[in-house]
Amino acid sequence: MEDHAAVLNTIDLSNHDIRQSAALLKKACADSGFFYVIKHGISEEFMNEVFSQAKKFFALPENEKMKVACKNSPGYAKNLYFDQETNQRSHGEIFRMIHELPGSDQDAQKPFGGPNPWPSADVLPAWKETMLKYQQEMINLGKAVARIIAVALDVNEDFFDQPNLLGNALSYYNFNHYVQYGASNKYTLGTLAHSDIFIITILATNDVPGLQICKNIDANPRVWENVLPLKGAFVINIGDMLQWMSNGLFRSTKHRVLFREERYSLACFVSPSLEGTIECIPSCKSAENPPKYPPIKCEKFIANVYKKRGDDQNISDHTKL
Ligand SMILES: O=C(O)CCC(=O)C(=O)O
Ligand SMILES: [Fe+2]
Repeated sequence: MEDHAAVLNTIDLSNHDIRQSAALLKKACADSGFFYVIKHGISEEFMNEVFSQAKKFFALPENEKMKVACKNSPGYAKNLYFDQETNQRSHGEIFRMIHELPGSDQDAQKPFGGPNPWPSADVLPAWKETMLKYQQEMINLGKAVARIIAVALDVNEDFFDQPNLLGNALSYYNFNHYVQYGASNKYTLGTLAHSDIFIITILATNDVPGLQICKNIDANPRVWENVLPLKGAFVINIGDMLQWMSNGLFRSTKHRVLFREERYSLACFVSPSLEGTIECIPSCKSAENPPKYPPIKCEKFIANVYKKRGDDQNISDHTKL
């Protein structure tokens, strides 16, 4: 692993001076698209419980995990990604979840509404309750960060709270367990280089390094910088949708995970409602700076990405658009 650590701004969510936070966030998003958030109100005790549940799940016998297996989403899968460029398969296993709406919700049967294949309560009694609570915490945190983003982009603080944006936010989760399978092959990839699709990603890890970002993917050679874990903080990164909406001002930066030692991470992808339109925010365009990307329905935006990745053949009914 290269030794260079990325220097990232830290946003203190308990700071009442939102303009100060917005200035820090704006600089971070224009530079690397990655920053830390601290004092977010989610307790260390609860995060320990979330990771303890994850460890219990991944430690289950193979046949138990295979009961909730899904080649795509949601559910369990292993060694999921194959990199054509380097001929490498990623090392690890993953459990993917959708933000589950109550069965009575009119959108519960729609794509990204749920339900998830939950591990059996006999085997992991606290799993579902912990994960549903985590989903709620993430939506709240995502909306709090979106208020600072709105100020940074010179629109009203509640801009993203519109019903077609995060007012009816969706969220989607990757629980990653990076672990070596087969012959020892040091420094291989845990997650291939990619950008995230949605508005923001909120990442929690078990304090083991591995995540790297590349600010200029076209550079030769590419420079990968380590995003080091910061105790008690979440790492937040900008997704493709916000790059689109901010007219390229905020960057959806390519990142990857190097596999060095066993590691757990939990990524939450915060998305607008499928009905929403991903379009240039009014304050991000002018006569000199016209929109670089056309308006597109959120649903179509996601479908296009899946199609480009070749995932559309394999997406399960739950996330099929
Ligand atoms: O494990 C990590 O640090 C990052 C995972 C990630 O990038 C993802 O799940 O999209
Ligand atoms: Fe990612």
